Formats: sequence, C-alpha cells, structure tokens
Amino acid sequence: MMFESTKGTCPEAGFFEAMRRGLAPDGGLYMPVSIPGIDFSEHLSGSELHFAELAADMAQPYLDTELSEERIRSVARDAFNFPLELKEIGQNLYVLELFHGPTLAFKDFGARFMARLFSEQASKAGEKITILVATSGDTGSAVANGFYNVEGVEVCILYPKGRISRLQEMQMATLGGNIRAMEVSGVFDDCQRLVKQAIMDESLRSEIQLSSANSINIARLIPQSFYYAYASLLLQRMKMEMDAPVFSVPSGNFGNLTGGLVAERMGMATSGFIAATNQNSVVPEFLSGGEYRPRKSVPTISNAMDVGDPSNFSRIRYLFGGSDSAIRSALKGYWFDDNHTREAILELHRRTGYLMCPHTATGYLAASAWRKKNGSEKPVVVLGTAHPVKFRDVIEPVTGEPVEVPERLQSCLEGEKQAKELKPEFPDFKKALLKQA
Ligand SMILES: Cc1ncc(COP(=O)(O)O)c(C=O)c1O
Ligand SMILES: N[C@@H](CCOP(=O)(O)O)C(=O)O
Repeated sequence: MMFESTKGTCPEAGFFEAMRRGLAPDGGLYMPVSIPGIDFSEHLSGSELHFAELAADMAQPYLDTELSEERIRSVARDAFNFPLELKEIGQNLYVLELFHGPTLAFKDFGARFMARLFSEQASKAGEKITILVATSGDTGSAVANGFYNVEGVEVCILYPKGRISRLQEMQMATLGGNIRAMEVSGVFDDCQRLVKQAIMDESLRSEIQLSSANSINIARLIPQSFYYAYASLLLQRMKMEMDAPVFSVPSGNFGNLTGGLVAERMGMATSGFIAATNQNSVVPEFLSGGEYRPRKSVPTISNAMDVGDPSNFSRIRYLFGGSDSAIRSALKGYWFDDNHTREAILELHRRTGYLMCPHTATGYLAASAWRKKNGSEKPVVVLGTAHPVKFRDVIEPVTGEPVEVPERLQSCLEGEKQAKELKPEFPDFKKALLKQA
C-alpha cells in the first residue's frame, strides 16, 4: 500500500518510509492512497473475538509490501497483550475501556504497535532516529513506555509546563535512558508546532534523523482504527438484531476520531460518530455551521484534550474530499465546560458506581445530548480514553472518595523528575536537539 500527503504535492511513500518521515515532505499528513475494504465476517463467527488477530487482519493491507503476515501477527500479538473491555453502563449505552494498557490511556494501542514496527525497521537498517512527541498528557507517557530502551531510538517529549496531571508528568519524565522530557512554557499547540517545524527543518534533518510518534504519524493513526471494529463486531456478536453502534469520541487532536472514520471506510458497521470536546470547541463549532477557526487552547480539567488547532482535521477534510457539508452530515459535535464534566462524573458514579475520567465524561455527555436530540435508541459506544486514576486530582474532590493507585504506578511517582525547561521558540528547541544529538 502506498501513502499520499493530504496536501498532495509530494511523491507517495510506502508504509515504513511514511512512518520514518512522520510528516510528508510538503508538510501534509500521510493517508493511504485508497482505504482497503476488509471482510469482517469471519470475526463474527467462532467462539471468541480475538483483538490481536482482528488487528493483524486490519493492518495487513497497509503493510503487505513491507512485512510478512507472520511478522504482522507477531507485532500485533506482542503489542496488544492487555485487555480491552466493553462495559454496559445504561440502556444500550456502553463504554469501550481502552485504558488497560501499561500507561492507562488509549494511546498505548498506537504507541505500542508503532514502537514494534520501528524495532522491525531498526533491526533491518541499523539506523538511529530521534522521535519527537508533543503531548498534552497521555501520548507522552504511552510513547515513553512503548519506546523505552528500543534500540536505535531516542525519544524527546515536549509537554506544556503546569498543564498536565502529576501522574502523567511522572510517567514520562522519570524514565531517563533514551527518553528525554522537555517542559515548554506554552500550550500543547506550541509543542506540536515545534515538533512539526523540527521535522520540516532541512539543516536539522541533515544532522539528525527525525520522526514523530504523535498521531500525525500514520503508524500511530492506523492502530487507532482497530478497536472501533472490535467494539462493532462484539456488539453484533452479542445482539445480532441491533443497529450498528454510534461512537462518541472524546476529542482533542482528533486522531482517535479519524481512526474511527478509517475503520468505517474499511467496512466496519457503524451508525455514525459524535465528536465530544471540552471548552476547546473549534470542531463542534464548525460542525454546527460555524467557520473552522483554530485558536489558542484554554486549560480544562480534561487536559489531554486541550488542543486549539487539531492536527487531524486536515485528514478529516481529506477523507470527505474537502466538503464541509459532507463532514457536517457525517459527524455531530458537542462541547462541555468543566462544571458539566464534573456533574457527569458525579451523576454516573452516584447512580451506577461507574467512575469515568474527565475525558470519557465529555463522551458520555455528548452521547446523552445526541440521544436527547435525536430520540434514538441506537446503541452508543463511548470511548473510555483514560483510567480515572490518572486524573484522581480532579475526580477525588468530585466524588469525595479516594481513587486507589495501582501498585505498578507507585514506582514512577517515587522517581525523580528530569525535564529540561524550554521556551516555545524554535531556535531554542533546535539548539537543544543538536546539543543532545
Ligand atoms: C484521555 C484522552 N482522551 C481524549 C484524548 C483526545 O484524543 P485525540 O487527540 O485523538 O482527539 C486524549 C489525547 O489525545 C486523551 O489523552
Ligand atoms: N491528547 C494528546 C495530544 C496529542 O495527541 P496525538 O494523538 O496526536 O499524539 C496527548 O495526550 O498528548
């Protein structure tokens, strides 16, 4: 399979070349030249649905010219060695819990799959590469964990100072080794801009080979389509007579939702998508008829979604042939402020005992708002994007109850933070990268 830039002004690339570049040379994001259709029917029968096997089948057409089927299957089995669960929290309302991986957020799916693909490559080519990551909290920890000690790979993580939770910070800034963290006096969008600028900087690239492990990298994005198909198939297997599910997706950089759209194009059964955001509501405003107007993000309690200029919106435009009306008819959008989010966490917890992180709570709120507006009884799957423990500082004052920290996370809380302070200026960042190369 070949991949082309959303800007369409540079040559196509194979999967591994697109992965190594991170961004297309014209500054666009890579997308498959055509999205392959998959026959999902064999996953509807059989005694069990195996996520890693489904993932390998979905990955195969993208990687077929680069890796053998056996290697793809082994990468998928090794990357996805943790459970994902679909929990019913109301009448035809589900949470797809994507936070049972090592760093307790859905980013583990993309980061672990991508890290293993990099290992396949590094062992082949014997090259050294620096992976740059901008994070508003969860990508950084997942990439740090996924790429820790991966031979030939140095990771540099940029996060906005003072705008991520303590657990998120400690998960990425205490590892050391091949993982470096930089705290930027700015917002997530500054970090993302610096990463993109560095990848496009020719003089820097002549010194260091650079890529990114944000969802701007196609190798991070493709695995984010696998779990949508898993949930859709699981529901079909449970209740054959049901409508296909609507997915409600807590969104920031819109890589997760774009993964869902890719799964739909591959043939997954769905009744549509809802984009849920916090006050950083650029996309929901556009979806309700406003102009698409990126702006500086504001801090919220769902900090990993504090994105003012979502990178993947260009992929969404590309998927709908640049037609705003086609996007608006395919996606519904809702946004909620922090008070609504806190109320939703408390309401669901009191009524059912189920505890959501603030990001998942926006998805839950959007699902309820969509149902109310459409009077629909269709099944809705809310993507559970992070474990509540990652946001216990927000949740404990809301419920008044302690959230227990799993033992395996205690060690990073006891580690020593090692992060370099950085101004959100490209010359400073370039200097820091060159110094440490
Ligand atoms: C917990 C959580 N929820 C939601 C999101 C938003 O996902 P996306 O950036 O793919 O829209 C993120 C960050 O990406 C996250 O970490
Ligand atoms: N919310 C993200 C922001 C970056 O998202 P990505 O999926 O594009 O890497 C985070 O947690 O860092």
